Amino acid sequence: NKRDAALPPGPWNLPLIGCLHKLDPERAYVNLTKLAQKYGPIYSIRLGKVSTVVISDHKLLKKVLMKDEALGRPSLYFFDYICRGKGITYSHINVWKDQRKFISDFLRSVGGAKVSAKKEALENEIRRSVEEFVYLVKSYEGSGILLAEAVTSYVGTVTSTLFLGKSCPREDSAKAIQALDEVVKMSVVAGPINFLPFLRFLPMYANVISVLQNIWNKMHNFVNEVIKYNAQFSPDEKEDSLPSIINAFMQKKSTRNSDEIYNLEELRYLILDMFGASTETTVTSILWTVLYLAKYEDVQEKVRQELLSVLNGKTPQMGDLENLPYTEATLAEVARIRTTVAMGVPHLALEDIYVENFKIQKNTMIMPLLWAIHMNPNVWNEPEEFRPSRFLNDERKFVQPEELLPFSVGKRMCVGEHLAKMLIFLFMATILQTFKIESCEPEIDLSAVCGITLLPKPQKVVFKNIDK
Ligand code: HEM
Repeated sequence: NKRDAALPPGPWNLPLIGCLHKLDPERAYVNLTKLAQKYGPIYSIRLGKVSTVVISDHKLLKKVLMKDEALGRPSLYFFDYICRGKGITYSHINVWKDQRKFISDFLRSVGGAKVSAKKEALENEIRRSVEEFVYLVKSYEGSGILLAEAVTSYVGTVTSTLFLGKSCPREDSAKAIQALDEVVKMSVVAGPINFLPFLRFLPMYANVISVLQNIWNKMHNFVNEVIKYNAQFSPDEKEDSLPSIINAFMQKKSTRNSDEIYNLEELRYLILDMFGASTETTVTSILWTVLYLAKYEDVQEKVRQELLSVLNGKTPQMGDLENLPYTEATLAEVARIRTTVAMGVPHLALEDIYVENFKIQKNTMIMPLLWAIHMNPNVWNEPEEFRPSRFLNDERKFVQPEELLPFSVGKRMCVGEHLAKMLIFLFMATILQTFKIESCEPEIDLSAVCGITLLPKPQKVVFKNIDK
């Protein structure tokens, strides 16, 4: 009943800053979860000038994010500055519709979606990159390796092949990944500007913005060169080669005349977006998986035994996952206990939204607090405990509960879910059949720092060959 609907409850807001003083930037996801315990699964809070509704119940979140009125992205200074409403991740709704369709079709064509024609091409590409990782790890002969660098190189090789093209030299794509990493780090420093844009005039923030501008211009110039170079070639039709995103876009462009969506500037933003959205998130998820298995040796051993007995020396394929329930449960448990995108990606109410007895007013930012959903003690028994068996039923089969939402939910949920799962599973399944993962330090550190993703502290691990 629209007339009886009330605004969600919430804490008092101070003038100007609202409730920003209640949030520690590195632990905002925990602070917001505490507030949910006090104000309930849907509450209102003002962050600087941004009116926000925080949702921490999976059913409510589904109801809201399934609605077309919740498909917007809020205007936040930093993201507006980087994305300009173009591309896919942070684009305006009119651009988003076309780009989402284009990217979904593209991922299907390369074998990066659940239902894809050409599965082998991408699996082969990923396998080649895992083999490079194995080769690198072997060269360390059992001494400690800085995990983040090595995993970034593995994921980056695949994402740059997909989104920059096969011909992009390795050193160039490595530089691009490094630059993106800088942008992600800066986005954390620049965080408060999102809510109090006038801060950009303070020297500390002005400096961040100018460094950012410099890096971002270089990234755009680089992608421009990549597009020019790739556009010379016609689509490669060989069975085992990956279709190129640039060719696919050009083809689409040629079917439409004078288009504000299929132009080269849009393509540039789209490529940077895909490259950015896919690399950091997947790397972070793999880092957590490796660290949790290094810490919980018994779980690691159980996963290894399952892999060895089911695969029997065969190279893992995505289709094997359904016969590996304990492995799948372990990957799901890591995705729950260390929610990579802890505060989700914010949505915007494009119209008034009515859900249960609440009204979310037009132009309110909607924050999907995925961390709180994954840590809800009413849903998960002892949520702080790392326990893969919670995803197994009485027949020891994997069950995917509806409360597990690491990729969010609704029409704007992660478009790369399947690709991410491929990158994580094919990597872990190969590594665990060859190596035992051990900590270099006396104790693995599982504490998290929150930026755009929930990051582990940098640390070294050892990969010991199990045959020796
Ligand atoms: C484990 C790794 C990943 C995690 C945890 C993750 C998580 C997420 C989440 C939570 C969102 C926000 C959805 C929303 O707005 O409600 C998102 C959006 C997105 N992700 Fe991922 N993601 C991952 C990997 C990837 C990969 C590999 C790709 C590339 C193929 C990708 C591409 C995107 C894009 C383009 C969006 C924006 C979708 C849109 O606005 O329509 N992600 N992701």
